[in-house]
Amino acid sequence: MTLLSLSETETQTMAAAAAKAAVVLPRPVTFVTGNAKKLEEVKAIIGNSIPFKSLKLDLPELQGEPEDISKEKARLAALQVDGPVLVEDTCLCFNALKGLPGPYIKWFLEKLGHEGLNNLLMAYEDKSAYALCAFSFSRGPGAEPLTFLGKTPGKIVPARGPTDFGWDPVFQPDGYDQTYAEMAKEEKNKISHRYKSLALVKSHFKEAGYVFQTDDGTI
Ligand SMILES: O=c1nc[nH]c2c1ncn2[C@H]1C[C@H](O)[C@@H](COP(=O)(O)OP(=O)(O)OP(=O)(O)O)O1
Ligand SMILES: [Mg+2]
Repeated sequence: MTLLSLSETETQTMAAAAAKAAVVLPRPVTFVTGNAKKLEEVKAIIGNSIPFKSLKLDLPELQGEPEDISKEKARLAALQVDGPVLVEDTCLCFNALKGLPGPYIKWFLEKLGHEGLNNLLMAYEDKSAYALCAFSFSRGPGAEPLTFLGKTPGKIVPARGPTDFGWDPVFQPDGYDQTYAEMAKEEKNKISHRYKSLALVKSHFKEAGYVFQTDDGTI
């Protein structure tokens, strides 16, 4: 038997190689979001490092902790897509309000606007806040999603800059004189909550060595 004649080191090397063997997934990864601006940033940040396509779908969102909301979105998305998916949930957390609005920022922003978000902090001296992005990756229906958190600290200020992306005009990251909205896109994408979360996603993909079959079955 060939195997018996292998040295211990050789056997260990083979075991390590097997453990590192590429995981073949049945489809390309799909990034599911209903938000075109998110997609724009994700495309710019990921570049060619992870091959993905996108699907515009506004998934229902559970209430609770950001990580759990993100994981549940990934479970639902994997069922809908019937393949590997990436999703993300973004929170804006005010420290004086113990992390609220957090995952509910979408509805607070929609109802109260930028001025209303500032007014929420009127009674507090502490205007500090953080942007939190929770990406989740599921390998497919039934697979437990993995979650990657990225956080950027800053403060809430009266709106400045273009108003084309959510709460960007009222969030000024620490160490900058500009709000997210005033910064050049490339600048925001170097320091943002989304960038930090995606950096972890990218390293996970690198380490896992996933290989995705294309829709016609080739790798
Ligand atoms: O970098 C950002 N800069 C400014 N505003 C942002 C950012 N990222 C998300 N946002 C807004 C969109 C939504 O009002 C809320 C997050 O809610 P969130 O559920 O994660 O986003 P969404 O419903 O628009 O898209 P999705 O279909 O991926 O859930 O904060
Ligand atoms: Mg949403």
